[in-house]
Amino acid sequence: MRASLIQIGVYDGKGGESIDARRQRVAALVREQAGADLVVLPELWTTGAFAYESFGTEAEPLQGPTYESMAKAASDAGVWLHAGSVPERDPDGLLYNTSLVFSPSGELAASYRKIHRFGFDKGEAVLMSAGADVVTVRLPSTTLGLATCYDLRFPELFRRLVEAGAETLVIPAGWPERRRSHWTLLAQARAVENQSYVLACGTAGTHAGVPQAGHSIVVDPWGEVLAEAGPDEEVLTVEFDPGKVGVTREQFPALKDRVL
Ligand SMILES: NC(=O)CCC(=O)C(=O)O
Repeated sequence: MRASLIQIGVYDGKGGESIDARRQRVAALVREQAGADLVVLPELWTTGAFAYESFGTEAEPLQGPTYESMAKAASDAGVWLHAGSVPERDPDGLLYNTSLVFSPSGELAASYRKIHRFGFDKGEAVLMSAGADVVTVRLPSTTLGLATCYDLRFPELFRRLVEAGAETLVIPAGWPERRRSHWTLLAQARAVENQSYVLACGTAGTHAGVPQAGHSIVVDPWGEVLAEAGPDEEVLTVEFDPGKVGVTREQFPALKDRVL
């Protein structure tokens, strides 16, 4: 299976690109990944995950402009596309940090509203509502388990995903450089304890004054890092064998020893 993680640069500053221009640029990058099985984008790449003041102004209905352009890009490229997340405004006016997954024909296969909101009573934690559903997506060769950024710190969500059949944990993020060591450590921990692949795609650049870690990472079910990006905008491409999840779980059946 071939996956491409598109680590988009989201930058502050007057010379920065508009959201519409970024959407077009990202759609072109997705189209360039034709031949991959799965393409992954980061969290809130239209606004930036820390650009709290833009969440309300740039929020979209689920089937808004990002949905439309990513559905088309997925079908043009013929790939499964985890299109990262968008600030979604629901029909009641509530905001959610919502991930979208499209099939190679451009149909919405799943959406996931981030459950754990970041900010400790500020920022996302007060501006966005919390999702409640654990979401998996069946692909021909693996089952994806969906989580977003700060969710990475909550192992109980990942256990629920594995119980629901997940074998490949996909985590779009806007993780800050200041806590990069946690990012790498937690990505490996989630892979080892769940005997699953972890595909974690972050952003590059600096937005809302917060330098981003980049360093998107792919970890195998044994905890080995298969590929890791640098700090700048990059497409990280990796080939992996989805069958390794079953082999690992059979040869070292720790998941069967769960008591709680
Ligand atoms: N966007 C986020 O969820 C940020 C998470 C973060 O900075 C952290 O967990 O540390």
